[in-house]
Amino acid sequence: TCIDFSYFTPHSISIFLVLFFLTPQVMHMFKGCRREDSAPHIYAVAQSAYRNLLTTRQDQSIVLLGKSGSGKTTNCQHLVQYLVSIAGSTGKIFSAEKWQAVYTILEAFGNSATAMNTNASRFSHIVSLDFDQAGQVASASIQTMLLEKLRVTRRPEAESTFNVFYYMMAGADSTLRTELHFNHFAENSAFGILPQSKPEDKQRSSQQFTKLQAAMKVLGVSGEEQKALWLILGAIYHLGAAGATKAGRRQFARHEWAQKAAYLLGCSLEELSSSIFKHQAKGLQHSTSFRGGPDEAGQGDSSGPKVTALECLEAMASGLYSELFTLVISLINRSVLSSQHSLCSLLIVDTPGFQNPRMAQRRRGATFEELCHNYTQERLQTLFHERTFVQELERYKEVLLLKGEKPHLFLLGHSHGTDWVEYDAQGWLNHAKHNPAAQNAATLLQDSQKKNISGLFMGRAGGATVLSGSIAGLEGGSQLALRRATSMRKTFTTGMAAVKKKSLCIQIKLQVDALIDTVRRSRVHFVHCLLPKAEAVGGGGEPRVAHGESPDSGLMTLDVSLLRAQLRGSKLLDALRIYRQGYPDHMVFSEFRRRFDVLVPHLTKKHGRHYIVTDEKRVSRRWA
Ligand SMILES: Nc1ncnc2c1ncn2[C@@H]1O[C@H](COP(=O)(O)OP(=O)(O)OP(=O)(O)O)[C@@H](O)[C@H]1O
Repeated sequence: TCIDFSYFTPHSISIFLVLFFLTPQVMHMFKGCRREDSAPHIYAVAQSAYRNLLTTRQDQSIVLLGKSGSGKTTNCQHLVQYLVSIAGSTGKIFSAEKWQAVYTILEAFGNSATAMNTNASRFSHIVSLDFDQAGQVASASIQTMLLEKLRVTRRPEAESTFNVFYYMMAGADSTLRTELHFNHFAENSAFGILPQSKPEDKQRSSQQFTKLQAAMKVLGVSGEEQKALWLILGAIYHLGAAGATKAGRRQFARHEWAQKAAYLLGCSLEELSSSIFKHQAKGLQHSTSFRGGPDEAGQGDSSGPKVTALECLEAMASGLYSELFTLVISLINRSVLSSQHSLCSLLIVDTPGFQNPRMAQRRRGATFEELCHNYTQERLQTLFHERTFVQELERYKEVLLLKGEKPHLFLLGHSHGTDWVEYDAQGWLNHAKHNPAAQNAATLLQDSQKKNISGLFMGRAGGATVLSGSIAGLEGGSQLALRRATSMRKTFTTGMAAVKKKSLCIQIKLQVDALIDTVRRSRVHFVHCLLPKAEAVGGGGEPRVAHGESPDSGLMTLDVSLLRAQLRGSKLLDALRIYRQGYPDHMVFSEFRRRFDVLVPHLTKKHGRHYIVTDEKRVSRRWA
């Protein structure tokens, strides 16, 4: 259930508050805030953004904000489905089935079970719908960023890796199983990637694998291309089973599993081993040139802390996954992009929700990845405030940072100090370590002896390498998509960015800058999703991959203080007050004229629609 506040907005922002279940308590909080005759719904945001796009011909964006599990991705899907169905598409290229397939694929490769959401998005993305002169969807594209690629190898206790691994382990048919050497699984995995044990989970994952394969077919991903994806995923699994030595020479702990990984990737065991553990491999010449002298073979960057064998292995696995994810996004874009001319775009922005382990009753410090997602949410929140309370900006620039009680712990006051998160900074220095194994992943895939793997990755070498693995989906063909991509590329390649691109922290900062930059140049509509109650999902046991469970609405109890805290943190009530005291709406003269000149047909007839006047204000007054 939703409440539409757009009637109270001035010019550029519609705030939309989405509540899972509207109860008398919540209604009481908003008494007098909504018009009785409006039927609130997420579609109203889509409609308002679409109407604005048609009347002003200006890019629009809808940004979804909220805690993890509050319903952002679900609403994103509703928005896209609704827009595509009301606007129609040039030549009917976009069916609801096609978009369903896109989301099935994104969910498989980009989601996993966390403490707060059994199917949480672990990447940020922007869906761009590009509209033509007639207001129909002419083309579309997806850009993804901030993929939590390290999750492939490491994650908090009782959380899972990306869904697709479980889907594939449970759902591969006997031919694929044999091809992937999945007939028996290893007892241990350095990455903790193990098959699910509960039969009901296995069955659900197996069904999801069938659904995923069908979705790929809908988007025109060929059988050979699909096989390449399974081979790479299989190889990552086997790398985990192979493990790495804890001391002595850096190498695999169990060579028989490493051999399987090499076979699936289409390279020799020696090639794989040296890409992972020895850092003088091809493709790194430019990075080694920053150092004073020749690098010692196999010892990595002598200037930084020594990289362990396990860290090398992890970097290769997450590098491979990142390349794979980029490829998946390109395959999706291949199916939704068209060369049709488009006039303006509507962007829908979905990022992983704000998360605090304490809220899910976890007694651990928040991770670096959680900080990255919370940082993105904060930046988007700041954009909301900037657009809403320009004159109060200075107040929001304060950084709320406190030292924790124990070493390595520190507290950050998110949402204007209403939500304090305690971070555990232990091991974070590793993120600044130079670990070339990740970059070697691309070279390894390009050099694969397996034609279907090398063929897919070869074409992508060259121009986009700066962005490879950080932002996927920039190879857009439509003019607008290209314009945006160019601006993003500029953000990434200018100044210090190009030099420092190896640092994970700088990469995160730049990716969020690029995300904000893209949204900032359009008219933004914000969607605030609220979590109705905080409770741990998954129960701390084995991670569940189930999703789509909706709580029994009859028994649902709301955590009113949690709701209030979220409202306070997002400053929604302040936003409402400011809208109610100011003007409800405004428009510039040129827009006013464009919209209403139909009412003075004799003038339009005399001068034509494109008649240029020097003083729009005088003309409008004459009409009045
Ligand atoms: N309006 C709703 N009513 C009931 N359940 C809902 C509603 N919207 C979403 N859900 C359910 O809540 C769960 C979380 O939703 P979703 O994954 O969309 O959240 P999210 O905000 O995108 O989370 P994250 O930030 O972790 O990716 C899903 O199981 C979804 O089916």
